[in-house]
Amino acid sequence: MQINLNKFFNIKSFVQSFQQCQAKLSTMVKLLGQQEAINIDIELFNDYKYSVDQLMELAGLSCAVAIAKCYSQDIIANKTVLICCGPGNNGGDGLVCARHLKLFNYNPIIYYPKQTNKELYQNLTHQCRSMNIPVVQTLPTTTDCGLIVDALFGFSFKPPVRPDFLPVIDLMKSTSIPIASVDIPSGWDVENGEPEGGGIKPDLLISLTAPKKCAAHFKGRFHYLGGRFVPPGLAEKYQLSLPEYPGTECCVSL
Ligand SMILES: NC(=O)C1=CN([C@@H]2O[C@H](COP(=O)(O)OP(=O)(O)OC[C@H]3O[C@@H](n4cnc5c(N)ncnc54)[C@H](O)[C@@H]3O)[C@@H](O)[C@H]2O)[C@@H](O)CC1
Ligand SMILES: [K+]
Repeated sequence: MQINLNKFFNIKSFVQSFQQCQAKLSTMVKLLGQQEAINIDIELFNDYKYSVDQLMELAGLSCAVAIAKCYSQDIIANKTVLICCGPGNNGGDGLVCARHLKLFNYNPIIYYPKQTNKELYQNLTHQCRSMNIPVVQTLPTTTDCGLIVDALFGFSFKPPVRPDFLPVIDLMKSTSIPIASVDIPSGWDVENGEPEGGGIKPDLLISLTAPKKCAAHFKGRFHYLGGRFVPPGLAEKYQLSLPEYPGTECCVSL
């Protein structure tokens, strides 16, 4: 029987690349559904006894570091970074991120239209104000803005966007200023991605804890994972297959 060596080697290389693909797929980080993200949230607080403050501080810091890696000082130059904070913990991440960006010598300004009187948010806002970071409730002009940080809504978002947030969402949809979205591009369905008619198009997505299903629809240049606080037992339970964070880094490029 005459063996066609060409065919044999073609099949061999096909099988090898298929196996490499399989290996890659099996190690690909898991994309969480909305309920899974909520359940992990609950376990972190109830079973692992983390406080919101702890996780928010680590999440906000990882966002600031990922932003600094993607938009260095010379790119942003002396332009402002507009941080849009929503009413929930995603907004809290934004407040923490603003504080760290200030310490990294960026020029943040916080747009925080619906401030809550919960002590945590009051304290986070006070910390920013006491570092001379402006906290405003009317949408500022973006003439000298070099980057917009979208910390409006995270994994608890339920479409459609309520009227009082439409102006800032419309601004983000129409601007040419790069957008960095914290955890979820605001206004997107947490699982299915952009809303009908199109949504904001972030340049950078910082997924926290683990990426959500909507990340499969993300087309921006940079995707980072932050929130390096998941206990191995929890990662195992939810089969998160998180990537290795390099060294002591608090975020990792996906
Ligand atoms: N659980 C975790 O593992 C962590 C969660 N963190 C952050 O917490 C976020 C989740 O926070 P929350 O559960 O507080 O929820 P979100 O911050 O995602 O949003 C909830 C807030 O948005 C409002 N909202 C929801 N749908 C809206 C709509 N259509 N129009 C206008 N307002 C709307 C809600 O009334 C609520 O006030 C995550 O995405 C992440 O950014 C991080 O702080 C730390 C780690
Ligand atoms: K967001």
